[in-house]
Amino acid sequence: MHRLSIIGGGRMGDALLGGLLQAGWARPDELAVVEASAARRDELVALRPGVTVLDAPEASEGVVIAVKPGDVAAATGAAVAVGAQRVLSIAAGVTLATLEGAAGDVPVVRAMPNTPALVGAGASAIAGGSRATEADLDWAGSILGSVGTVVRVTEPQLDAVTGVSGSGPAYVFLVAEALIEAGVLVGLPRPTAAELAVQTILGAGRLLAESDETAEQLRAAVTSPGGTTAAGLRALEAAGVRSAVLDAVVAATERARELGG
Ligand SMILES: NC(=O)C1=CN([C@@H]2O[C@H](COP(=O)(O)OP(=O)(O)OC[C@H]3O[C@@H](n4cnc5c(N)ncnc54)[C@H](O)[C@@H]3O)[C@@H](O)[C@H]2O)C=CC1
Ligand SMILES: O=C(O)[C@@H]1CCC=N1
Repeated sequence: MHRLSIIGGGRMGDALLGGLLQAGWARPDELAVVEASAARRDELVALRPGVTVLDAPEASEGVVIAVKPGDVAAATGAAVAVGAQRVLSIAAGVTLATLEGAAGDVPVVRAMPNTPALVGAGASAIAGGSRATEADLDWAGSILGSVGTVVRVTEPQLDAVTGVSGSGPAYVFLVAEALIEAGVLVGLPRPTAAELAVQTILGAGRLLAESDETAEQLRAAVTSPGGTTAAGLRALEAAGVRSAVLDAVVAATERARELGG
């Protein structure tokens, strides 16, 4: 019996596998990954020595469902049929009701992670199904905690989480693209603009995470009276960047709600 099987060894599934191994959550021989694509299975064997790579689920104490939303119910049913005792799904938009329909009496936890999990800096939220105990939520939290931070929310709040942190990396990447393009516009060589833009976003994120000051206070600290930042911020406010972010999060949240039925 495997301690944990990850069903779907794509980007998110393998990120979790890597995080679990790096955090010492489990030894490689306690983990299995079930992957439908033969080519991807070959890659996983090379990437994750000692981890069992399978084409169909085997008995496992717990499973993480990391396949595309349309494949989740079948993958959950197959894992439970061979003895999984706990299910954690990271699929966007697949409700606890759907998961519980596929899992029968087995407790399920639904999560919304994000792609910075690939570098151990993810942000995830989890919500437990009707049969999930505190121990099941702790178990799910410890898995996702190996690749970043984890918060607990109610299931309806997972749509808002999708709008803020699930989709959020894409908003930041869009800003990064624009900042690099702007650097070129004002005369920097592209590699220089890219290096400065990336480090600025990384540094601002770290400062925000590590400082006791709020985003507003940190922004004020960059803004000298009558200076360059005030001029730049005025242009951003005039272009409606603040309300565009509000609209983006509301649109993504509404779309998550629609996808979840
Ligand atoms: N990419 C993102 O930003 C986020 C993705 N998610 C969720 O994570 C899940 C996985 O997404 P990705 O890793 O990006 O997708 P992906 O396409 O990279 O990986 C899915 C993998 O599952 C395999 N697969 C499909 N059916 C299978 C089955 N029945 N048994 C075993 N393997 C099977 C596929 O061959 C593929 O390798 C999705 O449900 C997605 O909604 C959640 C939050 C953020
Ligand atoms: O765009 C999507 O639907 C998924 C959910 C969160 C991030 N990507």
